[in-house]
Amino acid sequence: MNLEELRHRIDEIDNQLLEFLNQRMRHVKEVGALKRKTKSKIYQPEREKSILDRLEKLNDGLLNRKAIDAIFLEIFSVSRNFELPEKVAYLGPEGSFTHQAAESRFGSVSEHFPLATIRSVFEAVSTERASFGVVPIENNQEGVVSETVSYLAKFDLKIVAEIPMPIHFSFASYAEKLNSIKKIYSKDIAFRQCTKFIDESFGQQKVELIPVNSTSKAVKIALEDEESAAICSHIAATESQLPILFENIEDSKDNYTRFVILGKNLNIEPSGNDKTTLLAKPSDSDKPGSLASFLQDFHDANINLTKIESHPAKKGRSFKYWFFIDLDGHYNDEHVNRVLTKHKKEVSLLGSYVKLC
Ligand SMILES: C=C(O[C@@H]1C=C(C(=O)O)C=C[C@H]1O)C(=O)O
Repeated sequence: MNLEELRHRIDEIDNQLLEFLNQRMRHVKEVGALKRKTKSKIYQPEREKSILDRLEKLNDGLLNRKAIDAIFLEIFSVSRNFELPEKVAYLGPEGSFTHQAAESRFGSVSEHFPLATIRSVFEAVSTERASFGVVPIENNQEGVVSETVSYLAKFDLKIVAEIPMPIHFSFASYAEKLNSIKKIYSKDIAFRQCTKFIDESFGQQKVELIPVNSTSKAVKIALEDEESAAICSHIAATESQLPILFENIEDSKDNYTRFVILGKNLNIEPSGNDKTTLLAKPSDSDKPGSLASFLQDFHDANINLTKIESHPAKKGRSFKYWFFIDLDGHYNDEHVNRVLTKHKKEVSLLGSYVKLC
């Protein structure tokens, strides 16, 4: 086939796709109407995950899982916006990794808005200014984001989903040659995580590393000055049209941040592969063995605890600690429910959601 014939075929397929997508949206609208009647929630990540898993199994063409996810997550996002326009608050600024995480899950049709602090994202969801909020909860190189854990303890919000995201840094600049770059702007943490690239590219050359509050700010400065560059997220550089000279310049390819989606409701159905997050305040925590006996109940019920971290309770002058716990399973699973019910005075359930990492 020549180019014209191939493009003709593609056009015909696109016409069919459009018709199918419109058909899908008509059903989605009906689902939306049913949900309004039964007051059930619009975003059902466990249903979306099961669609993606089914399509991956069914697939025998060129698309891989990543491509299927990219296309269908966008379709789900358009669908949800047909049911009810979605507003998503995220820890900004625009172009931050949290922004990238939010868009990766909610698609580009949802309305995303940046907020300056983790606390304000919690407030936006609590006051229903946003239907969902996205905040970072831990980085596998730097540990837990303790501010997020503190607000999970304070606000009555739930974790409805998690987004594990590899953190890649891009090197972006208008400079035509590396040796014309005199200044590099970024966050300290990004400089720390890209030392190999900086040493190898600028070892011989005098270049100033200037820390700023966010990698998006770094991009703004680099846009104004051709002798400077920014180390930033891919989304920050592309949204500002600052040319990316190098991608994935981080030292460790295993640098992951886990983000969580906050919502008001707990009612996420079990998917068969779930994680539950809890804050535990074992009573008599000063007595020897009280934590051990609390944990023993999970062991006896054959529940796998995948994380336990102590976290200051921040109550009065005491040095009391709470425990931030992740476990395999859903709160509706019989064996999990039994232990949680036994300890219901000591445990706040922060959510059960599809396990992705
Ligand atoms: C249409 C629905 O609502 C949302 C959209 C989905 C979709 O587009 O397939 C799937 C789950 C929900 O997040 C549904 O619940 O079936």
